[in-house]
Amino acid sequence: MTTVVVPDVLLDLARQAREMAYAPYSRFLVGAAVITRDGRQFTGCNVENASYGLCNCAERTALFSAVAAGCRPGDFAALAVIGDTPEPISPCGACRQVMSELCGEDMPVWMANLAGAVQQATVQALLPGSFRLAG
Ligand SMILES: O=c1ccn([C@H]2C[C@H](O)[C@@H](CO)O2)c(=O)[nH]1
Ligand SMILES: [Zn+2]
Repeated sequence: MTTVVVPDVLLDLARQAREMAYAPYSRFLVGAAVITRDGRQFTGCNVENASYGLCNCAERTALFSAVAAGCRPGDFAALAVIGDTPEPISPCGACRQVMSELCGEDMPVWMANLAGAVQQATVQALLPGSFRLAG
């Protein structure tokens, strides 16, 4: 059984997750949601820390939550992320690298802003030439 991903549903989950962001330093709230090929959904928000380098993005929170629940590379169908940016939010390099390892290269990433602008790109398009260990 393969789930048909409705971006609106995934974006709504990301929008709700954004409300949970812990961002006392940047005050920039981000939400993300991932759905697996068999329909499981996981959400994430950014989690900041006074030691700024420890801040974790919403995208990685969602993906790591899925991994903690047993998901593995090949399981993911789509990811959505939303922030209050002028254009659809663009994931940082660290999140692109994590997506590259955990998600298929053709997996769609839906990027949105609160105003309703939405863009879609594949993982491969977001990070061509990602780092991989041999093999
Ligand atoms: O795609 C993005 C971009 C930024 N952030 C977070 C990191 C930090 O907490 C705050 C400002 O960069 O937003 C995300 O969660 N996802
Ligand atoms: Zn990031």
